[in-house]
Amino acid sequence: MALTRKAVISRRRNSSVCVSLSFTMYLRLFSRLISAMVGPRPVVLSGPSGAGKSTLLKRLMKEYEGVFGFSVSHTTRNPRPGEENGKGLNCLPMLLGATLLPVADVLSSVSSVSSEDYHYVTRETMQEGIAKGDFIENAEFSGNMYGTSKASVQDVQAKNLICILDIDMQGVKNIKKTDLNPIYVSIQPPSMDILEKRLRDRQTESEESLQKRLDAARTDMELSKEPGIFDVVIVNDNLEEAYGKLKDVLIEEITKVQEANKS
Ligand SMILES: Nc1ncnc2c1ncn2[C@@H]1O[C@H](COP(=O)(O)OP(=O)(O)OP(=O)(O)O)[C@@H](O)[C@H]1O
Ligand SMILES: Nc1nc2c(ncn2[C@@H]2O[C@H](COP(=O)(O)O)[C@@H](O)[C@H]2O)c(=O)[nH]1
Repeated sequence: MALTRKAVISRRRNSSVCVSLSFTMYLRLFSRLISAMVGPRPVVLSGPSGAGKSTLLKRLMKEYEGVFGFSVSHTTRNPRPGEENGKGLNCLPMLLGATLLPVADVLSSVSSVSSEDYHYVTRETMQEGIAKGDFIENAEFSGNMYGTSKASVQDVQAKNLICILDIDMQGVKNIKKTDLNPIYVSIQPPSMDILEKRLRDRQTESEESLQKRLDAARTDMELSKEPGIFDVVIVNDNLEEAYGKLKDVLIEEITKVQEANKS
């Protein structure tokens, strides 16, 4: 049966709607496929020791479970109370099991314990690994060696999570020479005085280590002002505000992972 003019136009419209709909769907599918293949961009979190990187990171990983993965570094420094080899936060039983610690001390230790423990190794082991090319970057910080192994980043990326690297300024410079393409975030303290107070209150450093960290912090604070090193510099004065800013910077990558997790 011959179609009326109206019916022909309506069919054409419908088919063009179908074409544009399916084109949008294909585009969406394609971009999902690409981002699943490429994976989310890693995040480099840097800044002086005591600026609040771990504090912010813990909140982020708690709020966005299944979105972030921490690149567990290697270090030659000794574990702090509660830190475990290559494991996350697991300090409470050990601290409570320790003898005669007043409750206040236990609580303050818990809040200061890092959730991002290391692989604790000797200098020899670390040097061997570096010589074998196992590390993406490594640095000497406050009298100890630190390094990001290729395996630690690959482990996280294999799970399609946002890989977080908590590294010092030397590490940042070395990562810039690689093809990792992370988002570079610097967490800065409001002032040297406040940084010193935070580090002292944390009770994790000897006087010697504290002074070394403060020296490194001065250089770090200066360098963070240089344009082009970091995508964003966040001053961690008010914790809520700093956390809000950090989330704003990462929300695009967070959404990507959440979308990928849904499909
Ligand atoms: N906005 C803030 N206001 C007050 N205290 C804070 C704030 N942010 C972090 N702190 C405290 O400062 C101390 C240092 O923070 P944190 O351990 O997170 O620093 P960091 O940058 O991870 O240090 P490091 O590089 O040595 O691991 C901690 O005791 C933490 O509770
Ligand atoms: N270049 C690297 N720096 C690292 C790495 N892991 C940690 N760090 C930085 O070291 C200091 C001190 O850490 P702490 O745990 O002893 O307080 C801090 O600034 C970290 O960002 C690493 O693999 N490479």
